[in-house]
Amino acid sequence: MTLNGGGSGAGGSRGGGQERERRRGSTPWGPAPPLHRRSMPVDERDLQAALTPGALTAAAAGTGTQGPRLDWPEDSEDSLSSGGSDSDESVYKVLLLGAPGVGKSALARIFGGVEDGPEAEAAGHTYDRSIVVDGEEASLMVYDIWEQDGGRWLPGHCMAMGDAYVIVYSVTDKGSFEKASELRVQLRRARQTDDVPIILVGNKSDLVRSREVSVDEGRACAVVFDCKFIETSAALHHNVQALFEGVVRQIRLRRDSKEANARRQAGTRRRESLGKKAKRFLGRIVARNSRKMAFRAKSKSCHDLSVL
Ligand SMILES: Nc1nc2c(ncn2[C@@H]2O[C@H](COP(=O)(O)OP(=O)(O)OP(=O)(O)O)[C@@H](O)[C@H]2O)c(=O)[nH]1
Repeated sequence: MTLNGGGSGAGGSRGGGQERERRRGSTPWGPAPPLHRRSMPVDERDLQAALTPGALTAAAAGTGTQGPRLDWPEDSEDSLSSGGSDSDESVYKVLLLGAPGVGKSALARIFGGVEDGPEAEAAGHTYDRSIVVDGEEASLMVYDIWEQDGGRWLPGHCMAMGDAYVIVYSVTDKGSFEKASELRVQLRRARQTDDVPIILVGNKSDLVRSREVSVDEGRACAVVFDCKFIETSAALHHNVQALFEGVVRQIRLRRDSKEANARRQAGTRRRESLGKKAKRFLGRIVARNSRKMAFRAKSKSCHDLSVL
């Protein structure tokens, strides 16, 4: 659970006290800000609460479980533009999935601002934090509960409760990369009708010499499985901020396009002439024919977490 001193693969040793002393990498997010985590460790009540529609929204609205907003560090463009106090009150639930030892907890803890040590042990598996992205505040609840506590958390529950999913593999472990594809398939089955954002994360990019999965393989996988892609190093805190900001952007983009579609459909239903209907039909045929082009465009954009 702690950041190792390098050289360990995805299945690397997990969380001894000595390793904690050897935590590597700088902490460019600055000193850990005051945390406002929800009740931890996670227990059955937390999961039930998460599965109850609106429960987390209520929490965000000030039932005492959510603390003050945390900004990104000084040098972050977004924290500088953090004038936005017109915040969205909803809390986005983000699930971390992936094979054991790939660095899910390490990423979650960086997000939560939890330092290694006794605090990390006590922190449990959920982290909530408000961040300012593109001048607008967003509250995220990050769940690091996948196959935790002896598999007590049923995969079905995990797959049902997220507003976004971060599927992590280790670039030093091909097996974890294959597992990530499996998880993507499972997720697609579980959320067939939902357009939930999924971000494929190749973690441990600092372990250059023991790399087993190339950037191109990661990107190709993301294109095939229709998700976004980023490589991170929890050890170096590299791209972790970009990852969680990207999660927020992906959620917002879908929310906005859903709203725009609903508005368009409402307007279209009222006014659509026969001619327009025909045009729409032809448009669909053209779209089908240009799948190849779309595939190419996607492979260009899958690493850009600020576009759909
Ligand atoms: N070098 C390096 N080590 C990392 C990185 N991220 C995590 N680790 C190490 O990998 C090991 C596993 O990390 P965890 O965060 O516990 O992985 P996990 O996916 O939460 O594992 P489970 O709790 O078993 O599911 C620990 O020794 C971490 O220190 C990274 O980016 N680079």
